[in-house]
Amino acid sequence: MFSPATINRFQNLETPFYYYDLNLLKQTLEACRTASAKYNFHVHYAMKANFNPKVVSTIQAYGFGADSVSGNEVRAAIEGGFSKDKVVFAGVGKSDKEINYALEADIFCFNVESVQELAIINDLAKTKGKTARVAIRINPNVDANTHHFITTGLEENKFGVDIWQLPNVADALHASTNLEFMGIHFHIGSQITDMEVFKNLCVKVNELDKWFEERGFTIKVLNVGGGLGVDYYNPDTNNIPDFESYFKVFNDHLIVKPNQEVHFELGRALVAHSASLISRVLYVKNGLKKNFLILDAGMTELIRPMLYQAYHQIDNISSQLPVMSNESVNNNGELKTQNSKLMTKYDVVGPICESTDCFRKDVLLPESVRGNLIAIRTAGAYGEVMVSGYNLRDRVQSVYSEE
Ligand SMILES: Cc1ncc(COP(=O)(O)O)c(C=O)c1O
Ligand SMILES: N[C@@H](CCCC[NH3+])C(=O)O
Repeated sequence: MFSPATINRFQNLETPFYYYDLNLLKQTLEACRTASAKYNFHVHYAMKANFNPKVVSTIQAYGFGADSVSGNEVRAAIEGGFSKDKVVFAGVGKSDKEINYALEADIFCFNVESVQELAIINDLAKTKGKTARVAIRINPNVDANTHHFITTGLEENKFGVDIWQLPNVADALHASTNLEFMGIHFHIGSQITDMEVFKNLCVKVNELDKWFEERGFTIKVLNVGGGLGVDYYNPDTNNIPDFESYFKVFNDHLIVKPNQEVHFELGRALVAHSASLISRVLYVKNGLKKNFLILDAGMTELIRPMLYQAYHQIDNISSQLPVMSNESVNNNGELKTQNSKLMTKYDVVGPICESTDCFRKDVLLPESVRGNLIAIRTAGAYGEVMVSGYNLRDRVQSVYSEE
């Protein structure tokens, strides 16, 4: 819900833009910090979810580490204020240039995704006379029970080292002169709402921890990745994820030895609810079969609905403003809103030259007119970072609550 003052502020701004509620972001970060501190768990923020500089600088102030998946994300994390000894670097295709940059930056750990990569990091570290700290990302073949496009921990996925290849990893680690083995890393998928999935992950982590220890390796870090989902259907009533229950699953099911640290890499859960994409209705086009609400934002600004059939709540926020007329008060003395208008079904679409440029079909909204403001909610994760310049679109702007 946006206050009338906020909606009035939007009316004077050029659309589309991402609106960041920094207050909600801070409440979310505080909830996560408190819940994780209870078990002495270490949280890294997954930069890929949103690397907007203001968001990054807000998050780093809470003492979290950073999880990066490119050299540029490593740089953005460090420049954004994260301490380099809390920066980790994952990714199946780290280039030599990126590895060299991260070695120079002396980050905490590389999360290594193949035996081949292990050899390259060792060689590059040797050339520099350095020792690289590494954790092995293992593909545990645990079903995340989420959309198959955002599942990462099954054998059919490209991520991590398959369990059958671990003997090769152990040999490579023994033979490497310039690597320090830190531990094991997992990330099985995103937007996971079934806590049973994390329980299954813990069982696998315990088995693999034992496997390494039996072969003489000391595991200092158990990194269980991210993936905690958010409630896209209730952005007003359920906008802070249940971090307490999430961390409790790991506390209850993970066997943690003394001197071992448990690391997490949360992206979506920390930022998703804190932003909405605000756009304007350009045209209302009534067809024989359909009514189209044509917005000034499209798949170039938020691609999740088109790429993963993802649901985002869509609100006509102009309709939430009080009606300014003699009849603006109802029988109970309450202010009427324009929401009292007739409800109509629309296909909410963008201006891009692609038939898939549709946020959702048959959305029930108050009758809408040109110029109405439309909010696409829960767009703080994998929203602004996935913007594209297709159709030579203007770069979407960012607006903050604290301005
Ligand atoms: C290695 C790794 N860690 C952490 C994350 C963050 O995931 P999420 O935003 O679902 O918490 C991802 C993205 O899926 C990832 O690939
Ligand atoms: N970008 C995806 C999540 C992918 C997470 C990165 N492995 C989304 O919007 O849901």
